[in-house]
Amino acid sequence: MEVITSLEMYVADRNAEWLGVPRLVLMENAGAAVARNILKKYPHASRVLAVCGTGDNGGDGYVAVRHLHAAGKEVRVIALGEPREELAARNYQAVKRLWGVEVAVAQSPLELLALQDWLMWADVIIDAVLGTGIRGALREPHATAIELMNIAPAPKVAVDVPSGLDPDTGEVRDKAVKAALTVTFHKAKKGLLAPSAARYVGELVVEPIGIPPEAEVVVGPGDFAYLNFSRRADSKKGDHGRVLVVGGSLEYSGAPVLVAKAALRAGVDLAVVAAPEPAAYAAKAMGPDIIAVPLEGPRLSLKHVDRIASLAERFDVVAIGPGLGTEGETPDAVREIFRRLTGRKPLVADADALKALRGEKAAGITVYTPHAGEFKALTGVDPPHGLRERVEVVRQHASSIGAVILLKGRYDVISDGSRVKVNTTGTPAMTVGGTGDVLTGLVASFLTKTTNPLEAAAVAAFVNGLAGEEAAAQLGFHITASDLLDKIPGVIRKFAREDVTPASSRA
Ligand SMILES: NC(=O)C1=CN([C@@H]2O[C@H](COP(=O)(O)OP(=O)(O)OC[C@H]3O[C@@H](n4cnc5c(N)ncnc54)[C@H](OP(=O)(O)O)[C@@H]3O)[C@@H](O)[C@H]2O)[C@@H](O)CC1
Ligand SMILES: Nc1ncnc2c1ncn2[C@@H]1O[C@H](COP(=O)(O)OP(=O)(O)O)[C@@H](O)[C@H]1O
Ligand SMILES: [K+]
Repeated sequence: MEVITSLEMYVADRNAEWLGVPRLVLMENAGAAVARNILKKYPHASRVLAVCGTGDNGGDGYVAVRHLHAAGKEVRVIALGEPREELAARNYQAVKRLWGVEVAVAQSPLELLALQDWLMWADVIIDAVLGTGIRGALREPHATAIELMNIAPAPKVAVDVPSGLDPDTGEVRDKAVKAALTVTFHKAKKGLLAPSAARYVGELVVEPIGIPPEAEVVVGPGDFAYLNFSRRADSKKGDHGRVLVVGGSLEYSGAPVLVAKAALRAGVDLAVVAAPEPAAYAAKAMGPDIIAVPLEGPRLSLKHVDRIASLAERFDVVAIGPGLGTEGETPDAVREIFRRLTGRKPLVADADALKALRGEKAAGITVYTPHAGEFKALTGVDPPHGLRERVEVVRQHASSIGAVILLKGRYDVISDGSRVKVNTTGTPAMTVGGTGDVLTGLVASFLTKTTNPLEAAAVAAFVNGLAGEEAAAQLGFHITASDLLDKIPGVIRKFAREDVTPASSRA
């Protein structure tokens, strides 16, 4: 039986919506599935009581109430408070307007105790109190609600997860509903299959609710849940990331600057460019935000390796490649730097660095960002045109190299060797030079926001594509890579939670 974690479920749910499947439809399908299973398992039950929490789990409960009422059952509802989430609230309001359904609100243990006769009245009790959104120790009146449901003789039908059970581990921290039947959605939550959970789960039924398989592969708003953009009130410089960019040469000075500027715009505290002198001085001339460390000579060479390796110690992420060129000792220097850092320092390798890394094994947090040509140089394989085949090829090479590979193109394919994500944002306007450098800066920045490099790369591709779309909405096929930079903050803020947490929360 396929399993899913509550976080993966949250992501699939939000990304299904990104694909065009409204979350209200998912909730309707979920609640209807609960009703259908109750009618099937308890055909003679005529009195149904639903106990609904204030989240979407409660929302599913309200949908089930509507369907069972429509099927001629006598239905009552105990609401543990007014739902806050829009979807649950809409279904709560719909149920309250049904004069044939009695609704009582109980926000305290006392009010629940006054409703004990309702629990005794029921032939079946729907447990729609807590699902995958359970956090921490049980609060009231949820704890009492679980207690009273367990005391009542009627069989309990749990919505998605028996309330009180940890959906990912199956642990019961305080108490949980002992259900006769659990109707879970889309895929079994991992915790439901834990041996210790059996006495709470009862019979397990997995019901599809209309989430397309692409929702677990496409990159969308849900993936931002893997990144932390919040900041403590007492933050200090460097807390939110230091990125070192090793790039540039006599010919190319813009590429490393685009990487650094993108990283800053995405939300790191410091972005430093270590580049051969001509590129370093050009970088300094480009503006006050970029710090440039000049490396003697016209291009990266072996004599710079020690300096860069020690410089890298002071950074969280190193991005290497943009604008380096492939002349002279540069490839040897790239290989030497890579071997010293991979597995010890989160790395993004892009552009000319990739040509030097063919045959190298990666370790730890390492992300490669090739376009098709660089992928061939890196692996010797021309990426196939079909998306399915491309996914398989990227997954295989990511696995054999031991790195996350983000293969850029109309659809970006990202894999860490086991999981795969496909990014569908972007526009043909982005074939202009430098958009890959902006992407590298985004990957480097997001590696300071999560420990999951696959998700850092996936969200970077998503943001880069949307920034390109926004720039092209104004300038059409006349955008430059620099036009993406100013779009980055707005795109991120559309999807990321950027809270300021009180300093006292320093646990
Ligand atoms: N694909 C999908 O994801 C789909 C999901 N669907 C359904 O949504 C469910 C997830 O919904 P969800 O995220 O709103 O969380 P949910 O389980 O309702 O709990 C949140 C509420 O509980 C409360 N609360 C939390 N911890 C508590 C505690 N310890 N003690 C006491 N209270 C506690 C919390 O209160 P707060 O912390 O906000 O004060 C909040 O009000 C999922 O299980 C499935 O049934 C379907 O619609 C189909 C599509
Ligand atoms: N035809 C396209 N449609 C949509 N997005 C594209 C297209 N071509 C490139 N992109 C996007 O532009 C960015 C840079 O890709 P690419 O041009 O291949 O890299 P580079 O700039 O390194 O050559 C990536 O985010 C990619 O998704
Ligand atoms: K539940």
